[in-house]
Amino acid sequence: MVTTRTRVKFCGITRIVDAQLAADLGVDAIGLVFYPPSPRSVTIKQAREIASVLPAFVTSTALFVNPTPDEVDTVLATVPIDLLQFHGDESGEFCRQFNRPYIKAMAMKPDLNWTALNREYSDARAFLVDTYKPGTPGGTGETFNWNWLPSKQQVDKPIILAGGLDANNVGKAIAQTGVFGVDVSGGIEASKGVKSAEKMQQFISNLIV
Ligand SMILES: O=C(O)c1ccccc1NCC(=O)[C@H](O)[C@H](O)COP(=O)(O)O
Repeated sequence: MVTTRTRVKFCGITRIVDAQLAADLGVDAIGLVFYPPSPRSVTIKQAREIASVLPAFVTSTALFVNPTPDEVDTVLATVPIDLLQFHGDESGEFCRQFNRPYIKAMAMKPDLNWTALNREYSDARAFLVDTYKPGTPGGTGETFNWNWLPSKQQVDKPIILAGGLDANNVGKAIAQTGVFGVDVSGGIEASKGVKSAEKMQQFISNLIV
């Protein structure tokens, strides 16, 4: 039997030291938030410094919420980015114009039309499913009902589970849902925008229950 390891992304990294520890812990991807209203938002200079210390095989992800094409192009021209993450109402056409691999975040509701979403984002490398909270596009720190996740028949691309994960619930989340990957931000923080070394380590230790 082949067992696959659950992929892990630590999102909202704002410090080099946190990126280095994430890489040392074997995290697959880190997220750099380019959304100024967020306390986790980074400047281009910060992002370049953080992304530059990542070793091979750790994916640097640039996260946007309804950006202009110029904003994305500027980041791509100046920061070593492997993957784009669109966390707003961006269309498939918008997401694919940059000719970079991208993932699309979905604010989870029980009645999403996955047939239409598969069609719209046919070339997305994964769907990241996150908690729906009006006025807060991400980083809510709240879970949603994992029974709402689409089945493999509904979506045949990887699903990355986000929203309110932490060391206490990640093992259960993986065991219950069998998702391809998990994404965490607030659950590994000491304070908004500052990761906790202890919480990051504990999160990784608790991936398997
Ligand atoms: O983290 C933010 O502040 C943020 C703001 C706006 C859009 C997205 C944002 N984060 C996206 C992520 O990928 C988070 O990891 C995901 O929403 C889960 O966050 P959390 O519930 O805090 O683990």
